[in-house]
Amino acid sequence: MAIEFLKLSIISSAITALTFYLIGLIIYCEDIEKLATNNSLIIPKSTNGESVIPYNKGETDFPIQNIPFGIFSDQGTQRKRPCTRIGGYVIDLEILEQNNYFLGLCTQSNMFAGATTLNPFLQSGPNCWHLIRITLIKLFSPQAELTNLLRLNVIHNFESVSMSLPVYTRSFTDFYSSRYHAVNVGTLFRGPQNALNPNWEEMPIAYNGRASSLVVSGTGVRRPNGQVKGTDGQVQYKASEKLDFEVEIAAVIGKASEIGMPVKIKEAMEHVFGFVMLNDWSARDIQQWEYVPLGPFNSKNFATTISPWIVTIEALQPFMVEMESQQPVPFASYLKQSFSHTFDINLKVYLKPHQSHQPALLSTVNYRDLHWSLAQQLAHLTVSGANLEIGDLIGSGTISGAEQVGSMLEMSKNGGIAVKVGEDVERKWIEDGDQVVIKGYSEKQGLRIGFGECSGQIIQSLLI
Ligand SMILES: O=C(O)/C=C/C(=O)CC(=O)CC(=O)O
Ligand SMILES: [Ca+2]
Ligand SMILES: [Mg+2]
Repeated sequence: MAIEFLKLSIISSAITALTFYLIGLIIYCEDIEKLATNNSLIIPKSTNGESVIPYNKGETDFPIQNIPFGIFSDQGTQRKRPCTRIGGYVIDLEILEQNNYFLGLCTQSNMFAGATTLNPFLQSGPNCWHLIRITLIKLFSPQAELTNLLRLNVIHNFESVSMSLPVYTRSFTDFYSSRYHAVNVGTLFRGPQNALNPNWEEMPIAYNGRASSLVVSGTGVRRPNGQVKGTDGQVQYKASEKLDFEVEIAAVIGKASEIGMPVKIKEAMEHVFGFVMLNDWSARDIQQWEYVPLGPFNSKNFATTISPWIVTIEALQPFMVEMESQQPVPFASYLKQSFSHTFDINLKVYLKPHQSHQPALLSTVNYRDLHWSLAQQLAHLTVSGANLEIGDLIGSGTISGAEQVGSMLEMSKNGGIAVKVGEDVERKWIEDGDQVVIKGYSEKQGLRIGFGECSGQIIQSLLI
């Protein structure tokens, strides 16, 4: 009797448990559907076999091998926080951290929660950068289960978020390291005899830019006003009539150096976290009048646009290439390198004219064509004892090649000739309402690691 009763109660408990489980499952599934619909996030099943998140392999800039870092805010909370991206989806790193997905990986436990820039993450050091990247690659592997991540609201459609500056930058230095660009600009400004100053081949020349006017891709750029010397020799105060772009890559410093302690060339790359694209907007008429003797000032301090995603040095490893031997070999020992490498990064600049807004390709250049390496730039910047700080931006300088160039100044020969922009439009300089878009990517054997876009549209001057 007692045994019969025991059997019955076990069966009834099992049935109750099963019922609760099934009810729970139904609620749970509904919940996920609700969550997914609330976010209008319906993630199609992946077919690329590389990641649970779908994308077209070889077409997207953001395959799972990329894992770039940025700062986003969603429409709902509008709160800035760190993220990565796979295909067309942005992944919230704050929520992942708060739900212990990164537990024990880094010495710091709080790098993303409450952070409005990536500086605290960079502070955690190269070992941590690597482990976070590897963890994210595993988390979104083809075998991964998205259910929990959807419940946690970790994934957002890129189209539904806005991006901000990825780092807080106290120092922005811009180099002048493309021989093609320096010769072209020097010839246009000073004539062929004085194109390259004698110091150019001895050290990587640079100017210190204005960090406070760094803006993220998509921000409007107001046409600057300033002093200009006309062809009649008269100096005027007016809106720049020679507004230009410069196609560049900028290194993001991830490891600081000590003031008074130059960074050795061999160790220089250890200070670099990754790269963004950079457009060093330039007002050539203001530049030509102001730059002797102290270099660019108002002509380049009004806005500098950077792309929102920092592509890490680690993701760019497959695209590392040896630099051509440097001629002449620099005299200064601190600039000598036994092995010098750079990265094969294609950069394409498009103009969307205000008349049509149709993108027209103006030029294709490559980061590898620079004369001075990034390690040499950093060794030179710090040779005086100047220090590097986390978040500093080091612009490569305008990237021009033997055939194609990275500025309108060079394309139009300082406004001497009209440049074709698509079928029906011509430009000598950038007009109000024009949008300049730089796209960048490395590509090899079906693997494409890209940077996305670096764009800005010109707003009319306040003087008009
Ligand atoms: O004076 C010159 O020859 C030109 C200087 C620059 O344009 C400065 C600059 O931004 C360098 C660069 O982007 O390569
Ligand atoms: Ca520049
Ligand atoms: Mg600038």
